[in-house]
Amino acid sequence: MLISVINTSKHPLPEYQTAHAAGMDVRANLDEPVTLKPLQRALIPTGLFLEIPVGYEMQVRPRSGLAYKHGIGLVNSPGTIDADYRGELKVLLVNLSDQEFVVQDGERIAQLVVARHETVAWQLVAALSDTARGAGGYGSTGRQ
Ligand SMILES: O=c1ccn([C@H]2C[C@H](O)[C@@H](COP(=O)(O)OP(=O)(O)OP(=O)(O)O)O2)c(=O)[nH]1
Ligand SMILES: [Mg+2]
Repeated sequence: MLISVINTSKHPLPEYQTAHAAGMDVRANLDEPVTLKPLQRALIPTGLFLEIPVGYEMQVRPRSGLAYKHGIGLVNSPGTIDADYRGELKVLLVNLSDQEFVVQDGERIAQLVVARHETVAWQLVAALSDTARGAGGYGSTGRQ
């Protein structure tokens, strides 16, 4: 699909790293590096402004390598970019490790996945259909 984008960053547009990747890696666009102390969070700019087609959303997801090696995640994982949003795409990083982490300009900090979504209209009812699960949840089927 085609997505209109304005790139005010110094960096290339988000890219798929392999032929059938679901996510495009997105880069930080920074004047200077950002240091995240343990448990600190920061809204990292990308310099990108998008126009996602109506009926689609963009999810901002963590990169597993940064998560595993450095404890870097997204506070709001997955972030949701709405089709009607015209502001700058930003990435809400959090440092869940016990070491400082420095985000460098141009670093691939997260990945973007585009997905279709439905738009719901509520139908108010007095009762719902019966199922075997019923209200069971939160481990109701056991661990193994
Ligand atoms: O990781 C994110 C999450 C959101 N956004 C932008 C796009 C999105 O369309 C808008 C609003 O996001 P969301 O609905 O998650 O935030 P909110 O706290 O509900 O704010 P609002 O009241 O503006 O909807 O912020 C980002 O740039 N990055
Ligand atoms: Mg919102």
